[in-house]
Amino acid sequence: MSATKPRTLFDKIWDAHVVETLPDGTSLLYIDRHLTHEVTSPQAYEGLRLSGRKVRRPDATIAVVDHNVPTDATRFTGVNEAESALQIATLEKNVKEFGVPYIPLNDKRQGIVHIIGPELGLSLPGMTIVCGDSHTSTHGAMGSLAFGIGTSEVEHVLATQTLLQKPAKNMRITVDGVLGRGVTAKDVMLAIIGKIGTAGGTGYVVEYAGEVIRALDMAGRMTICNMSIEAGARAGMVAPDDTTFAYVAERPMAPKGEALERAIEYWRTLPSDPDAVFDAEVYLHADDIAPQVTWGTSPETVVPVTGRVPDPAAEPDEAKRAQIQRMLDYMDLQPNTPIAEVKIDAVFLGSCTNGRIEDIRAAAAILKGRKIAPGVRAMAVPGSGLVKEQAEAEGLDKILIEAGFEWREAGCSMCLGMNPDKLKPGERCASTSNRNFEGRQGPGGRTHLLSPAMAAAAAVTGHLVDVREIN
Ligand SMILES: CC(C)[C@H](C(=O)O)[C@@H](O)C(=O)O
Ligand code: SF4
Repeated sequence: MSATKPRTLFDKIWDAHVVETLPDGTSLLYIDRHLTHEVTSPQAYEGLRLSGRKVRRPDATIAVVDHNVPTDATRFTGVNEAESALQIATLEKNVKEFGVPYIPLNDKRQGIVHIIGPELGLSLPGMTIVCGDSHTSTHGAMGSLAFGIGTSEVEHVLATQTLLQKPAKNMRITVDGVLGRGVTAKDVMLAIIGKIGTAGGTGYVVEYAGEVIRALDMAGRMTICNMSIEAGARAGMVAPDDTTFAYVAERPMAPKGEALERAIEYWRTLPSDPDAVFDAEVYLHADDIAPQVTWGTSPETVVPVTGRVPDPAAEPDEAKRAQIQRMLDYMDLQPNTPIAEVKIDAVFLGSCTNGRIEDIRAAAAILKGRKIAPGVRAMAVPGSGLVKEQAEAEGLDKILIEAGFEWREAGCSMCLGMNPDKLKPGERCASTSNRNFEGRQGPGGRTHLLSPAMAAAAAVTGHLVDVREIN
């Protein structure tokens, strides 16, 4: 590749990390940061053990427990569920044996791996970042190349600090304009997935650009990049800018002083060259984006909250018609029902999509001085112990508890049914998480994806509702 060819942000980070490229374009990439959790690491460590290998760069690796952990006090007194307890104990044994830095359950820095990476300053612009978890795309908001890997790849990275990767194509999704009142990053991303579909990003690394993305804070950018995988993309990223650098400057484990200045100088060279060519371009305008809600069991089944449940009869394609019908049956929804008439049983505020302090503030702004509707159970789960501490310092926990929410310890919680926080069969939940597959939040549970403000509004009214009518 000639040095003068205009390059994208993705191209630049890729080029800077290639160790070697094979004739078919597959490259061995150097990995700067390896984040690990209890679910996808046990076999990787076992593999190292069997082959007598060590972890190549423990200093570039971090381990944390998040998926299995209880979010109530039992985490401090002894985890009850045998399977969860075993997974936690296994990770603890492995990190000890291999000398990998570990954030234990009783450490206030513990939390969802995708929340704590940026929060602690482990995820930085220009880095290659991997984790055995699909939502690793979140870290691309820092202006890094971050993607999920499988367990055998986790072993490869632990052993060599490198990874074999096939080249990806470049897609740019531009969102221009100014977001309307009550419209958030989550709504933008749901609208994007609604437009391009869950396979729309397949084979691409997506760069999010435009006035709306530039105006977003880091939390909003993380929400967007987090769900890139729900659009099928390999990774999502946002070019680093002054918003990014101001965020990094406050992170405990990020470079400081002169080292930071030097790093910023380099990071300023990373944004895509103005004449870089993308293999695909998608445009959205803020004026066309209302608060969004999903109605089905795929993140692309999304409508504006002002809309209605779709009617399968209006779908000419037979296979698609059957699919819509199946989703409506699972979700127990009637065609053409206004979205705002759908009653809910539960609310989940949390996850790596929307478990940051900004998300809790957005929910608290709606919940202040209000009570959740009778019969609704609502749970707020901070993404990390530090988020929890900050929320409590701001008195947000009190607002939520007074409104009727449960205020829990950090973890993945009800985002997926891998720990005690689950929906009961048939329960309908307004959830700030990222996946609404059948049984995702517990067997038979029904999930409607939406923003934190929309979730709070649903909690107080007892049904899905346009947050713009509440505040
Ligand atoms: C358990 C883990 C491997 C999984 C993922 O890869 O995303 C989980 O985090 C999820 O959100 O479904
Ligand atoms: S919060 Fe949900 S999406 Fe995020 S890592 Fe945990 S389980 Fe996966």
